[in-house]
Amino acid sequence: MASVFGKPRAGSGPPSAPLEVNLAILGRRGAGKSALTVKFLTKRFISEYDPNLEDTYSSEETVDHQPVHLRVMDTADPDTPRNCERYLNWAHAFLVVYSVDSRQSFEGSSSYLELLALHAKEMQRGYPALLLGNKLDMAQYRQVTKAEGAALARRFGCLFFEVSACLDFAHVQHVFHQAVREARRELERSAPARPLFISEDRAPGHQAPLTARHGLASCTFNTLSTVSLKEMPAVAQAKLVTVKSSRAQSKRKAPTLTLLKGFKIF
Ligand SMILES: Nc1nc2c(ncn2[C@@H]2O[C@H](COP(=O)(O)OP(=O)(O)OP(=O)(O)O)[C@@H](O)[C@H]2O)c(=O)[nH]1
Repeated sequence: MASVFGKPRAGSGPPSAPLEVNLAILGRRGAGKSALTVKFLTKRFISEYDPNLEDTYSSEETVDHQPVHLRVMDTADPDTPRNCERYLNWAHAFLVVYSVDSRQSFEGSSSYLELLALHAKEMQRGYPALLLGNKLDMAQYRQVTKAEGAALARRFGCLFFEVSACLDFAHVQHVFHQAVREARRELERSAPARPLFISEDRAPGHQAPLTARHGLASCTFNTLSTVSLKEMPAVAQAKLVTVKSSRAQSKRKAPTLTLLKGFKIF
């Protein structure tokens, strides 16, 4: 299903380079954003985490036989969307996550979808978004029916999946790859057409905006100027690393393999 969020900004490189896709994971605290991110990147489920850290990870993926350089921002808003520009101005697509056993997180996901729709309207373009009902393994404690999730997704014209970070990896991978496909579709759709010739009598001041000429989306300079380089998320490599100080190590003397946001893997 196509997204109503419309055109994303451009982000693809030259034809031979891998497609570059930025994906932001949004949702209320505890919905499982980090668990899904880690599951996708490592095939593992983790249960310990630092809820206050926000990181962006990169991963080389192959989607439909095409190489993709995927960056995933695992956001950590407090209770409601805050300083949203950091992901609104960065991502090509969004995964909005709620937990099927939490009505509150479902309501939170609705706020995020509204935020994306508002932003799309304001910027006169849009973004693919996928709605994810996580913790499907906890279905016996459901507070949100599948029909409610599907209805919310329909309202905003986005794809909908129920998933679990602690069950099948293939399904989680499918969802992330689907987000890449949605982003790619929008990138292809919004790719600026190359002019066949340039009219000689065009007045010098009548060039297309710089952003459009460089294949970027039609952000206003006002918006662009508010995004300083310092605010751009640093990219961490999605690989196992040993962390020198962590909650895990304070509890355990043995070296602990720690992944990403302070997650530990034994
Ligand atoms: N049973 C079950 N538990 C999950 C699942 N996904 C996450 N959890 C647990 O839910 C809790 C919250 O998961 P996180 O991934 O940290 O949630 P988050 O959305 O990143 O939360 P913040 O970091 O606070 O923003 C953790 O205890 C996870 O182990 C799932 O699919 N099934």
